Amino acid sequence: MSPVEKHLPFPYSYADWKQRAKQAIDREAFTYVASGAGSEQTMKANEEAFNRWRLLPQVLTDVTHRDMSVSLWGQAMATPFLLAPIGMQGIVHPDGELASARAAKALGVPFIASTVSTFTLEQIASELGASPHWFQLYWSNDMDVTKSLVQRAEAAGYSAIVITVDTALLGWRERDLSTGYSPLKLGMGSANFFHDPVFREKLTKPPEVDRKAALEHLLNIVFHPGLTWGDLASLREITPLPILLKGVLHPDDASLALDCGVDGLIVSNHGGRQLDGAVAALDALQPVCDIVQNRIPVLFDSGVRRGPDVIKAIAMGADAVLLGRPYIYGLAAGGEAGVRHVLQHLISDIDVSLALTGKRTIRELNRSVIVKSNAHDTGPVSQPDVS
Ligand SMILES: Cc1cc2nc3c(=O)[nH]c(=O)nc-3n(C[C@H](O)[C@H](O)[C@H](O)COP(=O)(O)O)c2cc1C
Ligand SMILES: O=C(O)C(=O)c1ccccc1
Repeated sequence: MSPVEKHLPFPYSYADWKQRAKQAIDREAFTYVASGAGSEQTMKANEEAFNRWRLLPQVLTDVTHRDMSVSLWGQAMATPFLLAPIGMQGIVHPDGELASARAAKALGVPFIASTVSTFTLEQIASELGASPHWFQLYWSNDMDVTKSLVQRAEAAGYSAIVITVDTALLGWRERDLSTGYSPLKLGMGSANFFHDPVFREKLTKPPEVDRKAALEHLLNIVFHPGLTWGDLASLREITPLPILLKGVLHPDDASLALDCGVDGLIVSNHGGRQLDGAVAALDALQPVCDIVQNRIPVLFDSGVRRGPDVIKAIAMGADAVLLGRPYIYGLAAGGEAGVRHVLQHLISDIDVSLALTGKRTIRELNRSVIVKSNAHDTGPVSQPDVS
């Protein structure tokens, strides 16, 4: 970043934040965040899908007093969006998740900590204090480690467990394969494991003595391609916390999830980073909501960039959404202050968009405020490609 850019005010548009992030950090780290799987069709489709739907506002409804709060299982949330679990944030800023968590707390935005965070879940929780926070679990193929992570999360005050189910294996990310950059292999996501007493017991030497062997063990256990619906019951026995599944797209999976008694779903394709060619997440949302019929909360992520995107996803049936890459670009460009600006802008944009849709509360949003646009009317998503 040039000295001049350093003193520029923070930007507003997603494209400008992305550009600022690109200038601020190493090329490999930026590429890791920005890239998707394969041809990146699905990643692009996520944003394009929002452009195929338009809001149909109503006027003269008195929107003087507005409220964007939502409530999930009786847990109140100040905003209709949470910060998505994003691992290894230390690759874009030295303060990583601690900076994001401080910004989230300052604005009352719930934070979802990743299993593969740069700082431990306890360190992140202590930044958050009483501000709402959930823990995202990569269900390890070592059940003792999985159990230990969940128990630690509960002890640290996390109020829900998000099991990510779209990562049986890591996606085929061609741009990362080309640069050869793998922050997981470098140990950027090892804090929760290296700190874990159960994980440590299974090593012949502690990570401080033999880091290479500890990392190798981590890579062997972090994913669990053998996981099935039948395994979910065993987690239910471990924790009384609400359990959400993140990465559900198929309506049949929504039915299976209901049968298994999960407490919430997150419709997501992992920001197009897992299965290239998968449907745009937004196109999967309504079919899932139609199956769920409000029996459990349905959340949504992948492609949320602006206030109207939040309004559209909620109008389609989501109870709340998760914000992903936008806040990471804020973190890369400006640390805690960068994230705070991104969140503040999104909050203001949601507020304005809600009012201009003719609604006062998130609860009033429904399918009557969205229409599918004509195909010829869509055009490209207006974002310069800075990747
Ligand atoms: C750099 C990066 C790291 C991620 N790490 C995780 C993770 O550790 N756990 C997880 O469940 N999802 C992870 N995700 C996926 C996000 O939670 C979310 O689904 C995705 O960012 C949504 O897409 P969007 O950012 O394009 O809106 C990651 C995404 C990115 C960009
Ligand atoms: O980068 C990701 O998308 C991600 O979710 C992840 C999770 C674990 C290890 C490496 C990457």
